[in-house]
Amino acid sequence: MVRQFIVGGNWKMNGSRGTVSTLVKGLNEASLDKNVEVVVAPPALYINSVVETLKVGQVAGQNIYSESKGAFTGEISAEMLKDVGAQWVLLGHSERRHVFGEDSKSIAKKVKHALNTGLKVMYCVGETLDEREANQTTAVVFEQLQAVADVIQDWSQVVIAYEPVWAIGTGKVATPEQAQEVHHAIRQWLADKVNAQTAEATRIMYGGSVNAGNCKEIGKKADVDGFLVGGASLKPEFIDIINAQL
Ligand SMILES: O=C(CO)COP(=O)(O)O
Repeated sequence: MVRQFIVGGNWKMNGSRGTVSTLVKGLNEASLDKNVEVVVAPPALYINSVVETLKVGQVAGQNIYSESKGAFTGEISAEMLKDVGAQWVLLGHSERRHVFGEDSKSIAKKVKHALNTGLKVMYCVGETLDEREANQTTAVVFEQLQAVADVIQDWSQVVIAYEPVWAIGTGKVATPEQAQEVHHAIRQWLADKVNAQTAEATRIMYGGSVNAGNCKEIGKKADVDGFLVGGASLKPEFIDIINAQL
């Protein structure tokens, strides 16, 4: 089975109307690898304008709440993302887990709600440095995956993003071997806990200090099916990362 390579740009809480329009223009005018699926995740306020102007990719929200509507001040729903034309949502990002205290159970509830609403999900998992040094990497990642497996059966609209927390925004990228080792373990976990077909078909992206210089080597690994890019997705080098397979 050939898994289509996917590159996501998580813009986090960055940008303005001006920089967002510059980023979209840069992508629209670039020569991009046609075999790569491109998804950008702008801050919620800019999703609408990116949906209307981006011609070369799809758009993701960076978060949702797990209810459709109601008295949840400050939140946005999966239904609202769909309504403005987003097709994806990022869930379980380490900044949501660690800065905003989201736990796997509440995130899993969001995953289920997003899928039921018809959004595709980039589900982020990853260990902290302390957890890695304590040899807890797979235990942590498997717990994060199990929370989702407890509430969904169909993984066909889910992409997993392995983002070691120690590599996010630090410039300390995982080696291709470190990424491959965890990606392979995730695929094996899918085979054991879900089924062989899901393990074969599910794309696993790597995220954490990906840039134009390191993406080629990481992208060559057998179980690396894409990248989720933070800082570098705000720069012209995002185009080189999309084109890493050429
Ligand atoms: O968090 C990330 C993508 O979701 C990765 O961020 P950086 O690429 O800035 O390390």
